[in-house]
Amino acid sequence: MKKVLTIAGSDSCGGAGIQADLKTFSAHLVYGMSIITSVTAQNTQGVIDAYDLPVEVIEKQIRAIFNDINVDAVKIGMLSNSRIISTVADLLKFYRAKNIVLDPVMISKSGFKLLKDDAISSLISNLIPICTIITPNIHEANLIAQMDIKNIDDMKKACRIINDLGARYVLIKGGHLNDDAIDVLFDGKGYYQFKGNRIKTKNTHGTGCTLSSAIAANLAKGFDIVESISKSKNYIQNAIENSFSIGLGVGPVDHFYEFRGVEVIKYER
Ligand SMILES: Nc1ncnc2c1ncn2[C@@H]1O[C@H](COP(=O)(O)OP(=O)(O)O)[C@@H](O)[C@H]1O
Ligand SMILES: Cc1ncc(COP(=O)(O)O)c(N)n1
Repeated sequence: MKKVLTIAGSDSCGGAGIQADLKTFSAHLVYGMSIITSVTAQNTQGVIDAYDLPVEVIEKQIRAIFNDINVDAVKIGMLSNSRIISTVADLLKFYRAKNIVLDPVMISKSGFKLLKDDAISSLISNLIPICTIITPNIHEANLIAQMDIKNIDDMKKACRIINDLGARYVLIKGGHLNDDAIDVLFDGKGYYQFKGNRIKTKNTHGTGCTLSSAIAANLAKGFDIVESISKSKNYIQNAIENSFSIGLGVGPVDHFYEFRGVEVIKYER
């Protein structure tokens, strides 16, 4: 059984963060583990507040896992401040963690800052050089590459800039542009486009968390980067197509669409 670790924030309503990551790992039939960095109080209407765990507690969780278990892939989500970022980066380096998928979470869909403004430079200098792949959305790519991305050509330019900052592979997600949901990968040499049909729904809570966790799960299973993204893009496309409402605001995607519709064994008496 492949073992995949998420280092991220808890989302009380279960659509994003640690909860989305663990659901995604389960749906990919890998064994999921979690390091909680922050506890958010949030629902489908927004994030009410976020409480960061002390770095000592985060460090103890990471040491507990790596001192005992051989981790096949790591997904990094919400790390809210520069002390947490440097602690996580130092420990992942120390334990020579492999297959690191960095989702540089900055602002929730509802507009709450999940990363302090002054921590962006720490994310760039500490985490980007050690990750296997970084998966920013348009807004995050704009801040990291200092651009104003409007189209696919701009996405390509930003990919190259972020690759120069030290990320081996860069996947910029096009979920926040208009038209099709096209994600662009730069592998240091060339570009790949992963095209999804834009689905008209408000229920996209946790799409970025889910995509990055799926990529980590697929890398752990031994697929190469292009195959891992391609499978994960299919997964998120179906998950969004089957998304649903659970409250008044932005609902979650369906992690387990593949498991539904399976005939229950009938019996006769
Ligand atoms: N309405 C949509 N229809 C189809 N795919 C979407 C839609 N919104 C986002 N996606 C896809 O979901 C994934 C997550 O992207 P995005 O929503 O941009 O990330 P984030 O949650 O980090 O803001 C990407 O593969 C993106 O293309
Ligand atoms: C703990 C946590 N991590 C990540 C997100 C981003 O997800 P979204 O962009 O869908 O709000 C979130 N809302 N909460």
